[in-house]
Amino acid sequence: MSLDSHDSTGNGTVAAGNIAVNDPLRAEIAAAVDAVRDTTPLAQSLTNFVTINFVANAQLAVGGTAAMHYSGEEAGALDSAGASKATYINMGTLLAEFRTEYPAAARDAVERGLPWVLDPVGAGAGELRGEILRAFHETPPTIIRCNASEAIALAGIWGLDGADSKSRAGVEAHDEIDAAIPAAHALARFTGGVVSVSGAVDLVTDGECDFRLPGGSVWMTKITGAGCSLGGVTATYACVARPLVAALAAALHYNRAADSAERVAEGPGSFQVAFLDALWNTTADEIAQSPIYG
Ligand SMILES: Nc1ncnc2c1ncn2[C@@H]1O[C@H](COP(=O)(O)OP(=O)(O)O)[C@@H](O)[C@H]1O
Ligand SMILES: Cc1ncsc1CCOP(=O)(O)O
Ligand SMILES: [Mg+2]
Repeated sequence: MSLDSHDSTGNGTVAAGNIAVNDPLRAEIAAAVDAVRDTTPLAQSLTNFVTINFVANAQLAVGGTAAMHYSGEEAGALDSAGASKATYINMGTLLAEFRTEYPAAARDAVERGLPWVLDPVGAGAGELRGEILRAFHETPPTIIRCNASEAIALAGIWGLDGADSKSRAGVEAHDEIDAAIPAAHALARFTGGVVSVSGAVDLVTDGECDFRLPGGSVWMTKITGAGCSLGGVTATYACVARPLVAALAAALHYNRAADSAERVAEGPGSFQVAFLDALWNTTADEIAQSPIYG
């Protein structure tokens, strides 16, 4: 079912060429998809109360394992036991104690050399959110998974280039990915990691190379947690692949699953169910042979 009669959204732009069918990056992406399904890795999550269940279900549906909590101490225990191979931190719903717990979880990951993924939901809104995001400047994430508004706001909070006065705080994207490119580059260069900016066309960048990923479904904007769960699944992939490959595999897996779900959905409820099924059923080859404009 199409949403066209209800909604109009930006399309983003796709430049440059689709990378070759036999590009080694595609083989790495397929290997990451297989590795998650073969090894069921655990990425621990400190994520918001609205979408915590959907994040866990999406991690399971791609083949990973889920464990949710809100404790720096628990993060250290899971890391030191070797149980969790990556950490996901999502800023959606904050409590006062997260002021110390979230930076502690990030610090533990960095000190142990484990990847961590940040979803700076609502960056730019509120003192507590700003304080915690500023603290992450000392222990930067391996991958930032965000929408365009959040990329621009986070660059501003960290005093990097690319901050833009057009940015508006909130949990939904208002800026197209093109407006967020300077911020995404600045964030990737500062962290030495990867930035994955979602939208109608997704952008994944390591600060040097940009990859644009078209496709997916506008129904993704009509269920809560599409972005949050993409962050969790990005962490799942970070358990088995280098950051660039993890971010690409997760975003492409999402786009192909959303394409499939849209073909059978009759509304947001059936779309969400079909999307989880499609995460499970989409093949490694379908994901790795997606359009990747780089
Ligand atoms: N207009 C759209 N068309 C197709 N896919 C979209 C669209 N908007 C977002 N998505 C997809 O939805 C997922 C979540 O992205 P987004 O909605 O930007 O995150 P957030 O909920 O954090 O703002 C991503 O997989 C993205 O590709
Ligand atoms: C609605 C809402 N409010 C606080 S967190 C949250 C979920 C945001 O989820 P997403 O960014 O994935 O749409
Ligand atoms: Mg979001």
